[in-house]
Amino acid sequence: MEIFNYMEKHDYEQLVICQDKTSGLKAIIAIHDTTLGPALGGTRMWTYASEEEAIEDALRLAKGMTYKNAAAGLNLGGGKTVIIGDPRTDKNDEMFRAFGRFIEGLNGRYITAEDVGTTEADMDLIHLETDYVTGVSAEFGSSGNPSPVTAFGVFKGMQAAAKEAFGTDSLEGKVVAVQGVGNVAYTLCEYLHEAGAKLIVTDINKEAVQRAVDAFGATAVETDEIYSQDVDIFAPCALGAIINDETIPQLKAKVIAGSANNQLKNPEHGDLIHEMGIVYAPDYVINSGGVINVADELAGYNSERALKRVAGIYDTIEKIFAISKRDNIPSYVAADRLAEERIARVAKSRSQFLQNEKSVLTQKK
Ligand SMILES: NC(=O)C1=CN([C@@H]2O[C@H](COP(=O)(O)OP(=O)(O)OC[C@H]3O[C@@H](n4cnc5c(N)ncnc54)[C@H](O)[C@@H]3O)[C@@H](O)[C@H]2O)C=CC1
Ligand SMILES: CC(C)CC(=O)C(=O)O
Repeated sequence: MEIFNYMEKHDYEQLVICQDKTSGLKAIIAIHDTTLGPALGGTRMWTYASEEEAIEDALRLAKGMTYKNAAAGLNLGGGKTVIIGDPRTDKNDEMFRAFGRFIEGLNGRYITAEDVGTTEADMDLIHLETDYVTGVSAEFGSSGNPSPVTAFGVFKGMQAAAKEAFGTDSLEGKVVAVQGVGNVAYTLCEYLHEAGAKLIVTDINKEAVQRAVDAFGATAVETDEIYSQDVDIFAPCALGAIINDETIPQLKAKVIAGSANNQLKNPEHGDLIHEMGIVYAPDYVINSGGVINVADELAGYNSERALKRVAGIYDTIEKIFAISKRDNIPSYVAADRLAEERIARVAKSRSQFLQNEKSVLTQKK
């Protein structure tokens, strides 16, 4: 990858490569756009096949955060970190402390939280070195692990998508295929089970599958069988790029609504599912519950206020479908338009010179 070409093409601000030999930390912090405020986005720990793949993932995820935070109405820009390594075997306390110091060195341009492969305990270690971290334990006045709130937001967004596709937002009797039953999806399955939906699940982790089978009477299928299930709704809740040339012809679902980031391999895949009449709840909108929740910490966490805002994902998804129909564009384009128009409006309204700028980190809600 030609890094500067790629950064210029997608208008990235900054890429920070962090290395600490003692702890084995190899982290990449990508900051996409800070027009709206400091970049907020989680830290993913994953076993990447190559350094290039890790950099590409950090960059793609950071851009997604710019759009997510903008569409959610947050005064925050977009960034993300990936740490190269196996979260089950390669973690140690010093790694996260060293990482915390790299974040501190950015002086508030980037704020982190959990993502795939990182936990509340990891955030607590980062918090020993910097205040620019959210999703730390409740004892620090924080909101804790964002996954359950992300799941609540996905559930609300799925209801809105069901209304668009089936004329009712009731999920009773609907069959939902859930790909990946990790932190977010397990709680999502709880909501769906309670709402009377039938679940088909898959995961590369057999224990995670068994847990969902035992708790919700879910039907388990192999990982490559999940796309072709005869279901009403497909909920991708594992990793990205799963809506692609190979999977689209297999899909029978009328709705795609799940937590995974970067679900469309390429924009053309969003066009294709639109042409097929599949109702797609744009990933970064439906999965914005976690970031809305942790962002609330920046003004002193209030769970009631945060959850009310997360429930608003239903309305945002409805609004996106309305723009999609009005302008005859796929829903992912409608979501991008919503985010880009907000960033442009805020940039214009904040363009005049000020001697001492007020920081979003010191603003009260
Ligand atoms: N945790 C959060 O609050 C948020 C998470 N997300 C996104 O939601 C997705 C899930 O996040 P978490 O639940 O936190 O992660 P997680 O790591 O707890 O769960 C992901 C699950 O997917 C499984 N998986 C991985 N590859 C798979 C494959 N090829 N087929 C089937 N299963 C596979 C894993 O074994 C794991 O159980 C990720 O894309 C994440 O970026 C987005 C917004 C917020
Ligand atoms: C705080 C996290 C849940 C934010 C993030 O990284 C995401 O939404 O993907």
